[in-house]
Amino acid sequence: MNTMTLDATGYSEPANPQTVEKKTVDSQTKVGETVGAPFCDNAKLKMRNVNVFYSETQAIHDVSLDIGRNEVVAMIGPSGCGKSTFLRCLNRMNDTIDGCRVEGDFTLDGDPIYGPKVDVVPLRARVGMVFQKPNPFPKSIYENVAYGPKIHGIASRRAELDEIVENSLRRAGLWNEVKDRLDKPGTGLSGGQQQRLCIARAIAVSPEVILMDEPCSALDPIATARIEELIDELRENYTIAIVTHSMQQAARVSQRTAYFHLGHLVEVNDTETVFTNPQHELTEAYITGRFG
Ligand SMILES: Nc1ncnc2c1ncn2[C@@H]1O[C@H](COP(=O)(O)OP(=O)(O)OP(=O)(O)O)[C@@H](O)[C@H]1O
Repeated sequence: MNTMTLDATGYSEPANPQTVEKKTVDSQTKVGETVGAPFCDNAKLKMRNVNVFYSETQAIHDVSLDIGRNEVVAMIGPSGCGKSTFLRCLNRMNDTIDGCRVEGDFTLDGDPIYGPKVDVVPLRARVGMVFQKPNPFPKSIYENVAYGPKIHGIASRRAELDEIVENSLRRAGLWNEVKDRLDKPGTGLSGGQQQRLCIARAIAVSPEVILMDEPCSALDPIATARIEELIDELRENYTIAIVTHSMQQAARVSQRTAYFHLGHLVEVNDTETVFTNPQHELTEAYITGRFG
């Protein structure tokens, strides 16, 4: 691999800068220049030419990416590179941020995600989200899971709700631990249990896609392992995009990995390639711990 120059990263100059080809982020990641395989045949989500601004500051630069059906895509990169910003575009969570402007084409099974006719409430039922810090409602375990189906009109009768609550908790791997305390507060569970409760809450409205923004960063290694197993199981039924700071986690849970740098999507490839044979110098520098 060529040695590189990484301005604005703090990464050191090559030993002999005169003799090596210098590649900057901008020269490598213009439109269509993401290295690897950003598109796939069985795309569930298609994002094209995405730019995101916070007021005048551009946080995402012309990113195009597909996320396939029954696939886990991990988004990795140094702090501030835009992973969460990009993830939040996918169910319009950035709409709630003053001064945030999103440009580009986003479709979910061909349906536009942005546009005057799109109602974000059903969109967010189709594209659920699990946050970094488990955030159960201050309600019972049962109500945490039943709330979404009720407000989305998925179920109203108690028997239907009971079934959805049980199924969602089972799929989130939490049923056996909570089945005898469904009326107790969700906030009384351990951190790992709370995160599984939040996953059950997301599943309860039958989403097609689950977005996860560092879902394990507040959890201990055992709870993290349980969530990672769960992500693998959920892949059978859902499309998953996960932002993670842990390269080990990305390697364990994802089929494809997207490496972001300074708001650019530098490389997307199958996860094994990214971690064993990265095709871009910036990816290599990051995964070998030379910055990040
Ligand atoms: N609400 C906001 N208002 C203004 N700028 C923001 C806002 N949120 C993020 N940014 C900026 O956008 C850029 C991308 O931030 P983002 O949080 O998406 O990065 P990230 O890769 O997820 O970072 P981290 O790994 O630290 O969570 C950063 O420069 C950040 O400071």
